[in-house]
Amino acid sequence: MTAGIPPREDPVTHVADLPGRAARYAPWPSWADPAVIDALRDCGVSAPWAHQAEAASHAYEGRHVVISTGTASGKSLAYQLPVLSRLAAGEKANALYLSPTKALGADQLRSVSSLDVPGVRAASFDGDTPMVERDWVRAHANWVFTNPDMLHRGILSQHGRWARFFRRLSCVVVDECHSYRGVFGSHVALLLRRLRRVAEHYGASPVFVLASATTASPASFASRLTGVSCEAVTEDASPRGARTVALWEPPLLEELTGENGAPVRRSAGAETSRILADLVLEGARSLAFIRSRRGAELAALGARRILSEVDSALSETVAAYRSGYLPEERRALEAALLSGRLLGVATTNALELGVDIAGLDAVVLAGYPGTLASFWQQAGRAGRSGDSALVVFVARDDPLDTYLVHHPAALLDRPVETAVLDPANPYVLAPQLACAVAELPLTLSELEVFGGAAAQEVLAELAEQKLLRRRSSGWYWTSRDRPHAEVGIRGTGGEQIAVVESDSGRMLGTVDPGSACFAVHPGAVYLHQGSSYVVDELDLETGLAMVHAENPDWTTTPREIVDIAVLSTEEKQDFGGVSVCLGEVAVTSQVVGYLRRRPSGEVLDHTPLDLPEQSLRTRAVWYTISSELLGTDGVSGASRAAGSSTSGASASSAPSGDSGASVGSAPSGGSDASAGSASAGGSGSSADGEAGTGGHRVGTESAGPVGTGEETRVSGRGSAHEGGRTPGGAGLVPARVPGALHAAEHAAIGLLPLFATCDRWDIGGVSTAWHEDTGEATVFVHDGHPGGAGFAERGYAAIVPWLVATREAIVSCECPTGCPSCVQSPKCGNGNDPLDKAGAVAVLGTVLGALRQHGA
Ligand SMILES: Nc1ncnc2c1ncn2[C@@H]1O[C@H](COP(=O)(O)OP(=O)(O)OP(=O)(O)O)[C@@H](O)[C@H]1O
Repeated sequence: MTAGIPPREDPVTHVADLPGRAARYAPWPSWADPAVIDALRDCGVSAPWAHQAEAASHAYEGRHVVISTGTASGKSLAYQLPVLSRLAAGEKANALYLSPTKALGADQLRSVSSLDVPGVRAASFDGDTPMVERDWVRAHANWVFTNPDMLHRGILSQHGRWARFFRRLSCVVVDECHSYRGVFGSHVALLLRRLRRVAEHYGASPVFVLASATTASPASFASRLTGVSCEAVTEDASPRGARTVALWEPPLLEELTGENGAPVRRSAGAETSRILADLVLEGARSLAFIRSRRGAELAALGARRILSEVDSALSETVAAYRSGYLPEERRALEAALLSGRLLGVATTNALELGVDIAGLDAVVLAGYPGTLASFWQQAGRAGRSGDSALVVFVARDDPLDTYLVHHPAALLDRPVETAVLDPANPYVLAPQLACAVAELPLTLSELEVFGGAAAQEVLAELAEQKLLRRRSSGWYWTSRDRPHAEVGIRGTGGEQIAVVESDSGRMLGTVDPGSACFAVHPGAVYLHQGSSYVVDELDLETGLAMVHAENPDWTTTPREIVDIAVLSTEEKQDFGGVSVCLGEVAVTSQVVGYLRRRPSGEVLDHTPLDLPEQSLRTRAVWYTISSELLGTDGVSGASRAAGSSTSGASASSAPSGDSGASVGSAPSGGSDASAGSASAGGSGSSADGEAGTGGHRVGTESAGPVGTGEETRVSGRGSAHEGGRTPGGAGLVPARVPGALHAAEHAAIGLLPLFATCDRWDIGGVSTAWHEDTGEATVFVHDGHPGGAGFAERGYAAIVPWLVATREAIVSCECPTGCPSCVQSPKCGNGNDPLDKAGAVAVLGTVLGALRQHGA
């Protein structure tokens, strides 16, 4: 694959061989119903693998369990066997299956139905279920397949109509539970508590069976998600072929420069097309994962173009795949790949969940998928017993990807992260408690289930708003209206902004109000299901963004001005001139214009916009550095003067979507769907807010091996600024401080997803050479969702490994003065200016020095 690439451009940074493994079987459990065993045998399952039998027995015997094993390790059997066995035996034991996407639910329903076990009446109940069928499902189904959105709006909200089903509810299956993270995860955690409460009301006490990709501490995550204590089954006994993993960094292009003259690498998408074409030429059945829908289409197109030059018939063996495809289309595609009629498929993460494709010859990942769980889930599609398979990870122009290809241990040897969620977030708790009280009066004794004191506080506020009433026996809903319809469980946004196509009047999707100004501002390119639209008008009053179909060869990046104020400091640690804090902040942002860029990064123009200010109350982690440590103490025009005259900060800001990430809550269908959020930039501060896509997670415990802390020298010509140094500390002259902090902040935002199971879209940042609330140079990284989703906490807990990785990511990049692989942000509202790469390394070195010296 590297044939034809000049040695000086060798893109392969690391190669690792992962050994294969033989299957370990267990006998069928004695309780398993013979009809179910026969049906499974007919499908090629001669005996369960050991982990399947173990998990299934936990569930059958009434112990809540999470099975957390690799891709295609047969997790479905762990819940199918106990549920089907009870139903086949004629027990009145209803089951509820929940999946994060409708498509996955449909796949699982088909798989259960195809077993054709007598006594099983399985049916789906989601947004697509026709009204006439809904009554039948409520009256007769004994296994209902649904998703959290429908459970919230269509089942719990009218549980009286489901009394028959709830009375017999004996098992709740939560599939792909690792995807319940951040704000969505926090909602689902409370939703599951509501489900338990309603089931108890009807006298049922169902067992929870959770299936998860491999994650660290699955038992504690599952327990946090469900609110009940769960056993974990993690020893994977399924067979696996040997794999070779290659890490690949596209070379810098000599002929092209990006923003502010920065060097640009060949794009991960173009590189992936080439690799995919090479694999197809070798006859290897291959899957390439691309992060955006458009990227997937383009990668397939690119590979086809390359192949058509060799043999036009070969180009027909490559296709694209993304969400929005019908189940039949998915099945046809799976069959074509398995038969070899298709050799290469470029896909979004829509093929990550719920597809029965395994044993491929090669998998290419264009860019880090956001979490290790997803990385291994995608990589796990490769590996045939007998033959060795190939996994190629192609780095995108991004600090996290750069870090990973230069620190293979962080990718290959690290325990998979735990998903982060925070069911105590008041912005999530309030609407969820309102729904809970509307479903059934809430008694004092039930308070603990919803977070105890935190819940009590929220209930008092709801009572003040006259939404509910407190009586001696508990809390009662007072309104005749149900709150459910108003509560979107994929964000914290309140009334969503509808994105509507002007010509047809068709609603394409919705966007969180907090992110509307930068996701669907006038002129913005909006992507939906692989099609591209341009926004004509955004009306925040009526909640409408009007768009028309257009496929321009540029993307848009909003510019924002952002201010951040500290509302409360909850944690603070001092490390001699450096403080690290965690607390609540108010972020005020205003989109003031947008840039149009070509895919190469070239900026076409800047258009000003007049949009209202948005405010976001959320949680942040921040560190401050004294002027003494920065080296600006006593230097004339010290840091206080280095920023702008308004809030004494540096200049730059802002979030926006990169070309691929569609912002806005997506229908519950697509697994490459996204959910919106708010974010920030900075009035006179450097700020980078980024809005939510449906992303991913970590934990300090799993962060150990990352960032060795060994000193690495700034490579390339990082000493370009040497003239601007003063002796002592970071040794920066005041003029360099804003750019140094801004660059350090960009890279820190890029690296937090390694520790906090978030996407960089879920967080924002602000840096300033002097902040009025801290009185010092400060770098803030904040959650992008109201009330926070636990990401700032993770950053605070992992401050040392996080900043070590941040520094190493910058140092690992060979560019001279900063590029998208290290300190430039694609979403910077201030055009990535000022940025001081060498200054950032000096600042981070100084901060880490202080942290270590004072025992962090
Ligand atoms: N004990 C077994 N012996 C042989 N094949 C099995 C066994 N258990 C499951 N399979 C097969 O393995 C494949 C993957 O199973 P399944 O989809 O349940 O895995 P999974 O772990 O849920 O996958 P994913 O990682 O995609 O969520 C299916 O084709 C299934 O029939």
